[in-house]
Amino acid sequence: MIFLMDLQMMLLDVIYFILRNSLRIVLRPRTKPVEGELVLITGAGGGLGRLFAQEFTKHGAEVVLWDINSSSNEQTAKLVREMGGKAHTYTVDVTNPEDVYRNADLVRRDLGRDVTMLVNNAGVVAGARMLDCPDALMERTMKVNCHALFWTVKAFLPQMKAQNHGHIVTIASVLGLFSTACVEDYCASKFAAVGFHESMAHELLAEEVDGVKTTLVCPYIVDTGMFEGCKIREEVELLLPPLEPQYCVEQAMNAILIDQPLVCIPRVDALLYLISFCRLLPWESNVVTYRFMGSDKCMYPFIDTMKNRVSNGPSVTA
Ligand SMILES: NC(=O)C1=CN([C@@H]2O[C@H](COP(=O)(O)OP(=O)(O)OC[C@H]3O[C@@H](n4cnc5c(N)ncnc54)[C@H](OP(=O)(O)O)[C@@H]3O)[C@@H](O)[C@H]2O)C=CC1
Ligand SMILES: CC1=C(/C=C/C(C)=C/C=C/C(C)=C/C=O)C(C)(C)CCC1
Repeated sequence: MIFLMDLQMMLLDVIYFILRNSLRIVLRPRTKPVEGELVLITGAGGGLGRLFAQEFTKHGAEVVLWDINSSSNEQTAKLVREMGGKAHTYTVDVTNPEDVYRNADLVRRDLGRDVTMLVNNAGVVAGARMLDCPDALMERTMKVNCHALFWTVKAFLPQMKAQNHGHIVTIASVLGLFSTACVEDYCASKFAAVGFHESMAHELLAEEVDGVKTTLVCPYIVDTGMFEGCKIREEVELLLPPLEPQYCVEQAMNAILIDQPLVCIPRVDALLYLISFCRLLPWESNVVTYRFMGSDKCMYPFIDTMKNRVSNGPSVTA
């Protein structure tokens, strides 16, 4: 009897959340204020990380910037300070747990308060065919895109839980929800990041830690240079062009500020249903769809771009 009542309640809840989320597309919920929050962003010296720092500053938050590259990180801090914001820089290799824990303690000591929002944004891709790719480069992708999430969450989640206040954001990718050819290291790491994030979110909910929110961000190609050259069929690209970095970060911010658990960018909710539906189709059906859309070989020109970058050396990036 209790089982049937629970089942009925669960079905009603499922319907309620489907309706609520559909309505949210039209009626935007109120955003939460982040003024006064201490937001730590990893990979803050790069494309999206820098824009997140600026966007959180616009909303009145104080930012802690972590990057392996101190000069690009300082550049981000300078931009934040020019906006009138407060930025604190730390040179951290997020793949190294000791470095992460030591710097987490340093942040706490220097600023005298706990980080309340963590944006795990640092990411890399090997950019070479798996069979040509040095092992260390593939391993690095797993360490930056996945293992680093373990260390940063272990460093900052305990205080968030203790205060029942905080937010953990994971910048994953659509390539953590579906895959394509020639980015095996990247897909493996982003699928792992999605799995890690979702398991952590379930754990918080199971423990009824309702004050610590989570947002999983899954963007499509963003024009930051990370995937330069990646190209799908021209006709499909007209409908689905690479995202402007600023647009991507604004969409992610909207989701964070309304405590949305998952956002795909562009915000085509139909894409999520399509992905789930494709998983039910025979593998061969997906293969022919990929071929039609030009997404089977979309990474070939990207791999060529990366090859040229390596062979031309610094003159390309200079
Ligand atoms: N660009 C795209 O098409 C998409 C990107 N994403 C994800 O968005 C996130 C940001 O990407 P994007 O801004 O494009 O990339 P960028 O390469 O522009 O920025 C990544 C930043 O992370 C830093 N970083 C790399 N390794 C480490 C490390 N070990 N410790 C600390 N910092 C590190 C990089 O430093 P350095 O420059 O010195 O290496 C760089 O500043 C990534 O997680 C990426 O996977 C998701 C979907 C699409
Ligand atoms: C595979 C595939 C597509 C192409 C996806 C691409 C090209 C994604 C690139 C993502 C990147 C570069 C993410 C970085 O994190 C389509 C056209 C959506 C159709 C469905 C199958």
